Amino acid sequence: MDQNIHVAQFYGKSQNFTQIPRALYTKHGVKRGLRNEDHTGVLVGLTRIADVVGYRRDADGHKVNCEGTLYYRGIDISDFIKKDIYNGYLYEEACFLLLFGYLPNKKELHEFCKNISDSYELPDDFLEMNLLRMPGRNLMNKLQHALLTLYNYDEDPDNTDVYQTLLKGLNIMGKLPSIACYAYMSKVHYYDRRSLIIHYPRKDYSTAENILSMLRPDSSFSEAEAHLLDLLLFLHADHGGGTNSTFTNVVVASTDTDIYSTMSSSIGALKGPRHGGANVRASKMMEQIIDTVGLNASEKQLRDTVYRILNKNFPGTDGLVYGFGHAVYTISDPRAEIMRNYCGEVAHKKGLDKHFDFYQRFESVAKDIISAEKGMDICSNVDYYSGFCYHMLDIPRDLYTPLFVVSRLVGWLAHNLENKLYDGRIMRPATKYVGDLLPYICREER
Ligand SMILES: CC(=O)SCCNC(=O)CCNC(=O)[C@H](O)C(C)(C)COP(=O)(O)OP(=O)(O)OC[C@H]1O[C@@H](n2cnc3c(N)ncnc32)[C@H](O)[C@@H]1OP(=O)(O)O
Ligand SMILES: O=C([O-])CC(=O)C(=O)O
Repeated sequence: MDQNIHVAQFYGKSQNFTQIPRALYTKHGVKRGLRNEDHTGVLVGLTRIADVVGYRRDADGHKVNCEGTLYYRGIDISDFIKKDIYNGYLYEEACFLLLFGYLPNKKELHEFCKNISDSYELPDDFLEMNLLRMPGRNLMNKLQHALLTLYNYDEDPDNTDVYQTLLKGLNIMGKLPSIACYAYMSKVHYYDRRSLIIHYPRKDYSTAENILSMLRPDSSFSEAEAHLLDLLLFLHADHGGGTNSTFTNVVVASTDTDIYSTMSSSIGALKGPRHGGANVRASKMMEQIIDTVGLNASEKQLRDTVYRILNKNFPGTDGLVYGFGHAVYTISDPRAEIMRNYCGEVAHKKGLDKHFDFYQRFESVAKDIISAEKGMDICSNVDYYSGFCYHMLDIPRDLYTPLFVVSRLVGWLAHNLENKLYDGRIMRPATKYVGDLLPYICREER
């Protein structure tokens, strides 16, 4: 007999006692998902770190959808993307800006990068004890585990002073890329019986260069590849204080717990397929679609596929078209726009023109259909093209969301510090009790 049969019965019966009718949320003015009626987010904080713009307000206060813009400390991210002046270390430059609020001069950027690269090295035995001896099936969970373990290597781990948090955060930033790459190597060595490859990080390499060098068997990569990965890390670095994993960070940090617990909570949030985990779902979905309809699919086939996904009638899908939709962006997500613009050139070099073309055609059809079906503007988001870019860089799917962590850790840190400095209260909203008040009945009388 199924050992959970009784739990199933209790669960079935419980619905009579636990149900909360949807109308009560409206009655009590509860903002489900911390969202207003017009889908905009409830204001939960102030920030000077990043601004995510997907709509404006007209003179009457009505929401007017617009092309998306993302600002890091007031600077439009697309202003950073000038191919002719690319000098590497774009991601590190953004990290400096997000953390300290101003653009570094050359010397400051150099010192900052040195500070991070001085932390590349993992503590003695960390690799052997925590990654090679304990491979994990899911790298996001493994990252959480590794971060929580780093606590034990810190002599003063519970010190939550703002400056100490900054130093601890920079130390974690330096170590995370190798932890992610080694966790992957350990996983495929143990579970897939592949050869174990461990390359040490090089201090003269940027974060992007090191990731490519640690992942490639011969450590080699081209400048164009490093540039693309640097750009991807840059684009994922922050997204304001409202995004789920950053809000999680701020909520957890507001209890004054240690930074290792805080960052690990954010990783748990980012893993979810409606958030950062969407990059894996989108990539699998696109693979399945291409396998089913082929790269030369007609527009009708693409349309039918989108409807099948929405109707939960397409293998491996659950009604959501992953890589589409956003809580703030409406007409476009600027990161998806930038990625699309960069993809073409690299796709051409890699012989993936037809795949890129398919992604663009599917994007256009999906965007139109979902928007029409849901009666609102729905665009592709950052997770739509990122998997395609990682694929072009031969980065395995297992690492797509972990690389989001590597990049976003700086955003989590910046918001964590900002809230410690300027808000500082424990986050403690309220819920309204809508059940009955009942007497306690002795067991013998039930
Ligand atoms: C890094 C990031 O986190 S970017 C987001 C990554 N996530 C994804 O790509 C997953 C797919 N997308 C989604 O699940 C959503 O669009 C989210 C979670 C990103 C945003 O959610 P919300 O802002 O709550 O969406 P919202 O409530 O405004 O959506 C309105 C309607 O459109 C639907 N919808 C939104 N996006 C999609 C989608 N991609 N596919 C199908 N339906 C969608 C919602 O289910 C909802 O339908 P309903 O009214 O029938 O219940
Ligand atoms: O802002 C959001 O809700 C999700 C997102 O795009 C991000 O975190 O990058």
